[in-house]
Amino acid sequence: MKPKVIVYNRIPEDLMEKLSSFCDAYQCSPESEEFFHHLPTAKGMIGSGYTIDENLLDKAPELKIVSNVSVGYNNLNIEELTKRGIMATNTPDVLTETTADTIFGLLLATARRMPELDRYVKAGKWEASITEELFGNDVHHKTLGMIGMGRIGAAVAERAHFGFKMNILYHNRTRKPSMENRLDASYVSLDHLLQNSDFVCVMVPLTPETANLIGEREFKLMKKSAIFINGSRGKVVKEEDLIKALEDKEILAAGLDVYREEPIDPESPLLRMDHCVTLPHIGSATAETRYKMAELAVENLIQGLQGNKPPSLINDVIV
Ligand SMILES: NC(=O)C1=CN([C@@H]2O[C@H](COP(=O)(O)OP(=O)(O)OC[C@H]3O[C@@H](n4cnc5c(N)ncnc54)[C@H](O)[C@@H]3O)[C@@H](O)[C@H]2O)C=CC1
Ligand SMILES: O=C(O)C(=O)CO
Repeated sequence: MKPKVIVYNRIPEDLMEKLSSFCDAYQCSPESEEFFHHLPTAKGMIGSGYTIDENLLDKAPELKIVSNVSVGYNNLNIEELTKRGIMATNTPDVLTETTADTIFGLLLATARRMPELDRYVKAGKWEASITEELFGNDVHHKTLGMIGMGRIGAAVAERAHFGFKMNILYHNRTRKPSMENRLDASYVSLDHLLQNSDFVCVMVPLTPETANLIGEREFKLMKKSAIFINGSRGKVVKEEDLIKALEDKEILAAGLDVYREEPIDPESPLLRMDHCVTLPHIGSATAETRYKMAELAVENLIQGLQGNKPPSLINDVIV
């Protein structure tokens, strides 16, 4: 008998077919009755974003593997999965370059006020050459402070160094001598980075250590001309403090791809600020990259269900 798998986000048709040749795959949303009907007998789950916690796992006693279609896995309770002998996998690497493109694009758009000026043109306000009050800020030759010099952080820093001749400061759990050599990057304390960067970019995973990492104290340490970019997870930043820092002009502007609650509350003050560029969590959202993520997630799931080590296993569990 083929193992039962719950597919709780849409995956491309051909990958669904591949999955179906190994498993009995049921596409159903976590809000549906069908999802909870299949949960007690499911051996595998594949999807993204949905919280897999103790409560859900209690309803899935047969589960062997959870295949997350994202690199970030803060939605998974890894400790609980490991305790129960359930494999957890994610999709690193295949989205690194695309996400770095998005985050560097967000940085440029924020510095050069592109969304605001796009609205200005479309509103028919462009009647003469724009003047000082609408000027942006240079990016080239400025200092980028990267918090989290992992795969994506490094790819953003590469764009900054090679493409824009930026000076790179970074703060990370461990030093990265290769980045220091290749990008002439300097490893500094968090406070030094905050005080000396023109652009502060956050690319750490959301963990108990990084939750609320950036708040009032950190915004106050930044330059008044600093541009803050968050491409990691919303909960790394105290959003109320970010709103206050933007309102009080503690920093110049922010570019955000992620929020504490997603989708963001339409009433959020961030949505009324021209000096805050807001994207709908699109770091990896190109057709090619989303396909590669789904492909890797399917491969992880199939390998795990066949008793092999999945290519991107997160926890130390093999069944
Ligand atoms: N906006 C989007 O659409 C996307 C967001 N992401 C987010 O980006 C995160 C990073 O992804 P990758 O670069 O692939 O992960 P990675 O694991 O390669 O890099 C994370 C880096 O953060 C560092 N780090 C962890 N805790 C830290 C701490 N407390 N202080 C300083 N540094 C710390 C690690 O040492 C590592 O170098 C993901 O976990 C995810 O949350 C990832 C992809 C797309
Ligand atoms: O992969 C991730 O962690 C994302 O945020 C979406 O690609």
